[in-house]
Amino acid sequence: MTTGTPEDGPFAEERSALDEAAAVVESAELTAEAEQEMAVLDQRRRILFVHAHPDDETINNGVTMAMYAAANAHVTLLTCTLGEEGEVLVPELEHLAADRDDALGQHRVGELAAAMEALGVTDSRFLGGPGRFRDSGMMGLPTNDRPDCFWQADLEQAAGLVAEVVREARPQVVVTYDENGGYGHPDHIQAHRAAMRGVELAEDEGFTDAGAREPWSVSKVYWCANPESRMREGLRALRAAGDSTSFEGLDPEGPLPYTVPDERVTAVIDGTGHVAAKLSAMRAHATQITVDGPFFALSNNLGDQVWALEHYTLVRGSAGETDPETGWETDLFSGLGV
Ligand SMILES: CC(=O)N[C@H]1[C@@H](O[C@@H]2[C@H](O)[C@H](O)[C@@H](O)[C@H](O)[C@H]2O)O[C@H](CO)[C@@H](O)[C@@H]1O
Ligand SMILES: [Zn+2]
Repeated sequence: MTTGTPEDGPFAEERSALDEAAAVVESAELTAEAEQEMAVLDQRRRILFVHAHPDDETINNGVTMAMYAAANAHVTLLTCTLGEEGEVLVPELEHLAADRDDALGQHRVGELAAAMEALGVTDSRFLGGPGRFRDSGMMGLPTNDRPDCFWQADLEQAAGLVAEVVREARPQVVVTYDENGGYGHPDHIQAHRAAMRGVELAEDEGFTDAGAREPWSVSKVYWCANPESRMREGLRALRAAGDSTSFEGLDPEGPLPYTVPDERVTAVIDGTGHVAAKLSAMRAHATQITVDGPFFALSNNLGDQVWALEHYTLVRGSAGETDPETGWETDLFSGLGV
């Protein structure tokens, strides 16, 4: 007795073959569509920033992130800790501190989300997931010895987690700190190490990540760089304007921490037009940054001069087009053809 279903009717075999052929064609069309989408994605600019705590991204790269996000690049932020050991500049939030409620980390997750909103960045992740690695505290403190802190992390394991993000986000450009972490904070030094090793692992065919993603080779890596001459000029302007409290103890004519010799700078991003976004993102990090002090008041008067320029050192890949006057690149994707 026939069931009336196509399998039993006349030409059943032919119908079945046609159905299979149609499925193959449909699958081929879907593959072609996916390949087309991938081809479009491959042409899109993608940049990854690897930082230690919530607020570092805005302080070091606020206008860079805002500028590229506004230009439709895919901007990914990878933050290695939640900043649990930070100070609390907002009196009514002092109870969050590590030695009280120990709830600052969770609060800073919210601050970071607000800062990303201000910068227009939609892809913000924590290394190994929120809370995987704890803020180690300033160099030399007992918190550096906590087994769960980032400074005590197994570097190869942390780098493997960075490599997973690199393989997934497939950035042409990666930005992190120099070997001193900018100013010697243990989490900054460890973020530098994990980022640099993670870039190596991401392209290593012998490295198998948890998601078995395809290897990805990052074209250019930059370190954040704060040129000494710019810090000195800024300090002179502050002291001349009567601000003796900002950067307390720093002599404009003396040694300047947080800076690199000018000759180490190879690129500058002029984020004029995105300064308001950077200051708004700074305000979002309210427990860490006070933006109503004399320094910011002065910078508001100096306008873009203070906040619009962010400097970098190219440490992997070749420089593209450079400004004939400075010899610096003015676009981190320069020379990549994207
Ligand atoms: C910009 C940055 O990396 N901030 C870190 C840093 O914060 C400093 C720390 O709280 C110090 O005690 C203060 O005197 C100094 O003013 C702060 O900049 O270290 C914190 C603890 O590891 C960290 O949470 C914060 O993000
Ligand atoms: Zn930091």
